[in-house]
Amino acid sequence: MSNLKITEVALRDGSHAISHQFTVEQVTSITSALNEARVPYIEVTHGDGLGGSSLQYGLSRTDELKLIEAAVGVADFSKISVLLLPGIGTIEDLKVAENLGAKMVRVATHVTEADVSKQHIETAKELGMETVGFLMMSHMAPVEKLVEQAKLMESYGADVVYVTDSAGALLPHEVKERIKALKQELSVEIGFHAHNNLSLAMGNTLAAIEEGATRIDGSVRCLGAGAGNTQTEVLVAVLEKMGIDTGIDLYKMMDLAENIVAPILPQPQEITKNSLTLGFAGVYSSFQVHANRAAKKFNIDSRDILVELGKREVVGGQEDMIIDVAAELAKAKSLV
Ligand SMILES: C[C@H](O)CC(=O)C(=O)O
Ligand SMILES: [Mn+2]
Repeated sequence: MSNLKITEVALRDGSHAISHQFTVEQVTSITSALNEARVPYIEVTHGDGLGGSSLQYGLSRTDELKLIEAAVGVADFSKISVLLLPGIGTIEDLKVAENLGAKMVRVATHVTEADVSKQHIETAKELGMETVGFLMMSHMAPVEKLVEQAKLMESYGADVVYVTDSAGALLPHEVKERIKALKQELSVEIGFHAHNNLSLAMGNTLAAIEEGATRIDGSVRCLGAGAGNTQTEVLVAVLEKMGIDTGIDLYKMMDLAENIVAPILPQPQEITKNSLTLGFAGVYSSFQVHANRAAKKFNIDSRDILVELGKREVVGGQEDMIIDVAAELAKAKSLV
């Protein structure tokens, strides 16, 4: 088997796509199937990580701790991972998740704000968890800045640092230069998390692997924010054709995608005009659902909202700006 390890993120990133409506039954059946298919890591949390259920980010239908507990209960092979954004989730939330059986945490910050992850990474290491630094919106920083921030996470004790293409805005050569620089400058494993808004998730993922990334995210049936992530079952097939053994059972992944995940999607995970605009304008993928709602409310084109958010370089945590921008655009429209 190769040293490449896949983390399945549909039960966390996909939470954005279904407005955080996962049920215990869905999480149990999807986790069981992923475990059967021998996926090494499965991430389960609200889309915005521990503590994300709120008016700002979207209320969960089911308490995420119940979902984590359910996943842990049926995963005897796969390790359950949680996402933690300092400022949204707390160290206390992390301790509770670890106590429920979460074995890995990914501590996520904006690409220029790694310093806020220090306490969280250090605590996760003290708890004995595998700990990942997750640098979101990686397209927004030049390579040197990304390296500097990744080094901070490494110095706090992270076992892995991820280039996270939250907006699905990176082009293959940009992924390559980022992964290459991190491989040169850091000693820990490097990971890559893609979004398919520009139809580049698979290409970018392969580019990352070519440059030495060994931790890769995927979402089954593309169940992730925006147009979703690198489609896990397709990635497993492509890697198998390349002679890279992930240890994951391809047919079991295909069956899970077709029989369990597809039926719960509100609509197929496609590149729509909105998700394409996310990648084009460099906007956080989870903003799509919020921008759609705001567009309906103010009777304007959601693409205009997304493009304006991109111009203003709005980042995760500034979801309230979506309504502000929509209101401003609607006012401007009424004045012409
Ligand atoms: C909180 C975000 O949804 C994390 C993520 O998956 C990304 O930035 O992409
Ligand atoms: Mn994501």
